[in-house]
Amino acid sequence: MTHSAPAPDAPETPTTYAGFVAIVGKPNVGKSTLLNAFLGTKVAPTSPRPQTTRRDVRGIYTLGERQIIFIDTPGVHKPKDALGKYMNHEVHSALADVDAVIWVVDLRHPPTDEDSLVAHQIRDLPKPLLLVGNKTDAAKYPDEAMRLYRALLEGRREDLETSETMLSAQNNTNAVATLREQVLEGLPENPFFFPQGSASDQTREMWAAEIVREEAMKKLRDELPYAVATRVTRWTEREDGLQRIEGEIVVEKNAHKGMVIGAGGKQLREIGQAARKQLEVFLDRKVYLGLEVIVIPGWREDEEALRELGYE
Ligand SMILES: Nc1nc2c(ncn2[C@@H]2O[C@H](COP(=O)(O)OP(=O)(O)OP(=O)(O)O)[C@@H](O)[C@H]2O)c(=O)[nH]1
Repeated sequence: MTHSAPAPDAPETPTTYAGFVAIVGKPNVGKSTLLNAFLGTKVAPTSPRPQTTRRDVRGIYTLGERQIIFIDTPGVHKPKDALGKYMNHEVHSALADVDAVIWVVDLRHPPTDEDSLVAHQIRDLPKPLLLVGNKTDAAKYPDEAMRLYRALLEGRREDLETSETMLSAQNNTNAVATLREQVLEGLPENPFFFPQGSASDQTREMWAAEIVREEAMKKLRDELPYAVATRVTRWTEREDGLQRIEGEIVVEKNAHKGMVIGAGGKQLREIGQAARKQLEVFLDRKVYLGLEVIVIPGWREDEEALRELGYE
């Protein structure tokens, strides 16, 4: 038997560290804002409306030998329909496989039942847990609120790693960077899961459709934002760089169609313009965005339609 010694000048493979970190919390606390702040770019939709995030979005941050895959989850809430159930399931499955959990709470208000629901899901997980008190910029009694949120974790085993911080995901770049640093330090030894340059695991079509949905959710009133889905059906690139994107806004009822389009098409035009502006900023290219409103009756309760719209 012969032994071949490694060539003396073979380059040493550096040790890498990588892991998955779930960002959880009830709707509207600022999870997607925090994810975008961690990455310094926009991968997840945000809006003043609760339940903007519907599927798990992965945001990838790589620095030197370390890679974090953040999983932004839909807000945990009491589900009203099949879409709601799907959203809660997304949270549950995200938690099963992660290396650490970031729990975001809104310090402007004391905890509600929905926060207790989240706390209940994560309290006994044998993984490092970071409690992030968000929106300090707008909170009147941040310390008191933080104490109440902390109390929801009472009973968590002492030997499990738990830490906390208060910040504003929207305005506090330094605090966000410090938190990211802390997550980087805690990563387990692993090969990278994604190529170094990638920021997200979404296709560009999914990403653009989410931006259209974000703008639609901001503009529409009452229950309508929740009855809307979006998808990109065609994306072509012209030789001069113009991105031609065609998409659909899907509603549940004929009556909703007119409400999305608005008088003389005004509302649809505004949604399209706002989405196009965002797309142009993030793509750094000129964008043509064509939107059509279509009806898929009762899509939120229709498993097949949900799958077709990418909620699977
Ligand atoms: N004042 C203030 N507002 C914030 C801060 N972070 C987020 N927000 C706002 O809170 C709202 C909700 O933010 P999102 O990031 O969409 O919240 P989310 O938790 O991902 O929401 P869901 O998708 O419903 O789960 C938006 O209007 C944000 O601009 C903050 O630090 N300060």
